Amino acid sequence: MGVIPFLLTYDIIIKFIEKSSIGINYLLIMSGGIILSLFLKGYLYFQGLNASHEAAFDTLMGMRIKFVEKMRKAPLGEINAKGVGSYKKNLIDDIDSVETLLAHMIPEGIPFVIVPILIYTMIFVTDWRLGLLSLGSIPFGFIPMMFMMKNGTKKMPMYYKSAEDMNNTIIEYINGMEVIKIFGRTTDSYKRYKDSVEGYRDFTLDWFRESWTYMAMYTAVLPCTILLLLPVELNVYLNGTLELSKFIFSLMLSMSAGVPLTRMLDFAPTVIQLTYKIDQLEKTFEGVQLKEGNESIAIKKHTIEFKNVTFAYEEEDVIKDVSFKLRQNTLTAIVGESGSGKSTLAKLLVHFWDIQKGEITLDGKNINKFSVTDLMNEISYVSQDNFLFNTSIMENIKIGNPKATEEEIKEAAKLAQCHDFIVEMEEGYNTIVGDSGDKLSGGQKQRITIARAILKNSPIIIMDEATAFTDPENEDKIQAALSKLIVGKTVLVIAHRLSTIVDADNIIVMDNGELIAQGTHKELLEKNHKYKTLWESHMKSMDWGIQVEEEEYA
Ligand SMILES: Nc1ncnc2c1ncn2[C@@H]1O[C@H](COP(=O)(O)OP(=O)(O)OP(=O)(O)O)[C@@H](O)[C@H]1O
Repeated sequence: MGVIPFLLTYDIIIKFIEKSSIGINYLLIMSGGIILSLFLKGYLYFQGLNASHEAAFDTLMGMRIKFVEKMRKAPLGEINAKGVGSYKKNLIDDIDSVETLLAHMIPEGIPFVIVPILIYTMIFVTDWRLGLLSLGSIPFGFIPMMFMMKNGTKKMPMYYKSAEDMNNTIIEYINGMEVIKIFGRTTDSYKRYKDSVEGYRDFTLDWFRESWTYMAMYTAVLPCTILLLLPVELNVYLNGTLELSKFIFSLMLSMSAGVPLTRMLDFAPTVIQLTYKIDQLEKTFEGVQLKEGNESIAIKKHTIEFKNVTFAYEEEDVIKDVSFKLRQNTLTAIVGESGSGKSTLAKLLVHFWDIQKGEITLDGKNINKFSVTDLMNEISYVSQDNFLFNTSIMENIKIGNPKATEEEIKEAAKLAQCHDFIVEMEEGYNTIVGDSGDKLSGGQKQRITIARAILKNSPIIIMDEATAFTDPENEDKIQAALSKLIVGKTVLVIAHRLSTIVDADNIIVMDNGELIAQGTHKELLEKNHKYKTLWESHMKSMDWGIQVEEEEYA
């Protein structure tokens, strides 16, 4: 459509030159034709853009959904290792840039490829010598372009890495603001932040500086399609071997090719960039996935067994050939020094990672056979740092059971000892908890996560016992909430305070990733030195706590 005005104008000029009789009707039709073709060009462009944007945004939505689904199936370690900044870049920036490809490059880029091809074909058909001459500027434009693309392909991974590092540093800086202020580390943390931002700026500017020379060369040379054509053509015309009509026709066509040709090449760097980004996105899509089944398996008995389980986050094994059983409706506790592997055992049971050796079974079936969703329907995991979303308290508790009624939610909150403080708040259950729940105290947050677990009412409970909120009032309330949660369930407690698990049906003692003993509190006190030492030091710390309290009140 873009070439038609040129063709019609050419026809008018030729008629003038040939002094053919030109009627007003002819001029009106031609002018109408030019206006109509310009209008149609705009209309079709608009329609094309509209359709391509609809398709593009549907695709972006699909990619974002697929990305998060893949993330949900990835081992937690993979996600943590990549960093939030990197995911933000993938999920927001990279996927957004695919919009440029789909919504702009395809509808805008295709005419920029087709129009020059069409134009040059017409010039060749008119006179092959003119066709060759009109291509004269292309090699001069393509050579700097090739250099720029070669350099771009080399620099792209470094640019990508630099942007990812910067994103991660910015997010870490913002997340760590509290610690930075408390410890007065504003200068060094800011320096790290500034270095990464400056590093990104310097890298990008250096790259652009290198590219600008090439860009200036090809954008200046390429549109000069008449560079060789005009002088030679003029000469041929003056020699009388070229008709005037062909002279004007080829000149007009050649001039109309300049703009689409330059625009076509303008897309070339974007194509490299996008190819790289799509490649990276595909790699993330294909990243390590947890082994999981996809059929629903009926679970009759909530008995769990760790059979010779060995696991390493990285190189070194942190769980070494561990075997134990959690019988249905019993309470099993895991104790051990810090770093002995207690939390890791809990995380393996909820299938945050795949194990390297051995197997973990639920009702006699390897947990790999269940989908993560089915497995998590059976388990409530109350960890020390359960996350609260920046929404109302009601919504945060409801995560435990999206079908629960308001009454059921309040009932769970009462059992979790949080109803009273919630109703005292101005907005009650509609109070927005802030980013990660930061408008609530640590103890309040924890009780809300217990309410969530009570509402979920799953047959297996894993509790990573809190150590952080141990002021007596909170501790009593949390213990009361927990005792309501575990009634009639298969329970695994990661115990930091041994006094809370003396009645456990089975206590597992971990030491440096190994299970060194198991039994009841009484049995272990008699037969296991490590447990005895842990118990004694716990008792001492309790005495010390009481002593401090007494001194405070003396
Ligand atoms: N995400 C991780 N990546 C790499 N190593 C980890 C990771 N999480 C834990 N570890 C290592 O695994 C080992 C066991 O850690 P784990 O958190 O299971 O111990 P724990 O007994 O629960 O400790 P604590 O009582 O202090 O919570 C430790 O050496 C720890 O450094």
